[in-house]
Amino acid sequence: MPSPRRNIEGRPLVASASSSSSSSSPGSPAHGGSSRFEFQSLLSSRASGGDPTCARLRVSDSPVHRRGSFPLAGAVPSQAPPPPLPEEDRMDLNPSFLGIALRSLLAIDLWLSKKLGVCAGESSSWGSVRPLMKLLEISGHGIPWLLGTLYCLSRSDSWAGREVLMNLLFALLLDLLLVALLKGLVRRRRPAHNQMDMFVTLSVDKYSFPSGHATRAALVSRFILNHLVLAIPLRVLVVLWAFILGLSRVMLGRHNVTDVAFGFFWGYMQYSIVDYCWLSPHNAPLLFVLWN
Ligand SMILES: CC(C)=CCC/C(C)=C/COP(=O)(O)O
Repeated sequence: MPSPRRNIEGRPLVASASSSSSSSSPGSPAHGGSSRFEFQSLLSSRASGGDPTCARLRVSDSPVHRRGSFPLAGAVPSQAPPPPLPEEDRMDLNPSFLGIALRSLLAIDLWLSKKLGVCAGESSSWGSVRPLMKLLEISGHGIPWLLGTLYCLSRSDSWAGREVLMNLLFALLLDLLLVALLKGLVRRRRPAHNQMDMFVTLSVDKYSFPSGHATRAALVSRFILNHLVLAIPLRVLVVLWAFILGLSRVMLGRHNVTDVAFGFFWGYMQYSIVDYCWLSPHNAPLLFVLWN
């Protein structure tokens, strides 16, 4: 004789099905053809203070949640629909709107990045432009910016100039640190079509989120626009440089679009940090004395 089916706590399921067991037939609920008893078992375990985790497992295991196993409405016309699930179980069973939106955004991101990666290799459709893109890459690299700033600092003979350059140096170092932290935290791989032939990289640069070039481009251009007196055409050129540098990261296949978009945002915000912590002979006198 087959042993009675038991719920997760070991109670015989037939106990909660007693009211309908006399009219059971193969395929009917009492024979396990539907999940009605499992819901009853779930509800009784809740009512008797059973472990809700066990109950949740029971719900997701039940045939109601397996495609095609829900009893046809016409087959059991007299039965009332099962009682609504408790709130937290409903949340478990339905994918969240945010999850779907994020997954869709990611899919669009990957698709668009692949489409835009037209200089990812010499044989790509815009492969002949690749050397120019790599030149742009160097224009936004950390090393030329750090060396250039240090050189200008060493040549600067005014306090005002030194103050600005000292803060630019601080901004560049802060950017390197925060981007390395973020890359190490997020660990998003570079696109599959990227060739890892970049000029001097750090170990975290095997990761792509966010784009270090994009953060630097946004940070430096905001810094320049705020602290250098430039004619309008030059100001436009600075913004264009930042934008084209960001675009070139995707065209080279180094990054996905979201890496660059977030990089621009992050670099822009980093300038606010630099501005807030602005170093001056008043709040960091030692730094300025030591440099002289
Ligand atoms: C070695 C130094 C000082 C900086 C590394 C600069 C670099 C290679 C950043 C990576 O940029 P992407 O994230 O845009 O590829």
